[in-house]
Amino acid sequence: TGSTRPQRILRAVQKNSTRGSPCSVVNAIDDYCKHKEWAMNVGDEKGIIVDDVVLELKPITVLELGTYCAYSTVRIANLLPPEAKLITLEFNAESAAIAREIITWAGLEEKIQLIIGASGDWIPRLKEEFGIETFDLVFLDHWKDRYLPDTKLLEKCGLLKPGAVLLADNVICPGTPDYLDYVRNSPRYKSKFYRSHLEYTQEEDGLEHSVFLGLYDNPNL
Ligand SMILES: Cc1cc(-c2n[nH]c(CCNC(=O)c3cc(-c4ccc(F)cc4)cc(O)c3O)n2)ccn1
Ligand SMILES: [Mg+2]
Repeated sequence: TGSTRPQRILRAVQKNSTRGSPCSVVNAIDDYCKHKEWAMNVGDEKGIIVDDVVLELKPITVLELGTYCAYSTVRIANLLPPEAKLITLEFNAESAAIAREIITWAGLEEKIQLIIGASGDWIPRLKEEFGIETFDLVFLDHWKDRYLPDTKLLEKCGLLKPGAVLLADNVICPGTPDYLDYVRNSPRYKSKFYRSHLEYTQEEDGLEHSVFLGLYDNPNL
């Protein structure tokens, strides 16, 4: 039985990056996925936009939905202030195992909490089980049909405070039309689109940056 794509990515990281250097881990994954085999990391082009959002916002609590091989997990955690924490949810246990190895190799295990499971099951438990008040930044990069229901769930669970940022990958490809419609037309969000390309390709894609303004239209939520 051959190796899996995540296993090949881990091998490329261990071969072509320096332990404890998040930048070299990110570069090793990008090189592998550009020249050897495509993988669903946010990638270098959209990654620069993610970097800018993180550096501007300086979030203390970050939620990432969709870890995969921890490319964006490492990229974001590396830019966080010292006391900041990042919680990342991965559905697939095999990917999660590889992600955990890459997070450790990068030396970021203190900043990152990796949870294996479904967003819909875990979002309602985050306050209770991880002592989270609210998230300053949510990076949506999981199943594309879960972006909208999980955003509504985050609102319902009181996990967003005014000023919190939702940064959503793949809003064009594969696409999240119902989510885009919601954040662009709801009075609860100030939304803007960052045009880019699907990782390692010329296909159109982009990130949607949405600032939560509060539930003032429905205070009893
Ligand atoms: C329900 C739940 C789910 C999760 C969860 N864990 N891991 C993920 C990964 C999801 N990501 C993607 O599917 C994805 C796909 C493409 C793509 C694929 C094929 C193409 F042809 C073109 C583009 C590109 C991307 O950039 C992506 O991010 N979800 C975690 C928790 N709870
Ligand atoms: Mg993505």
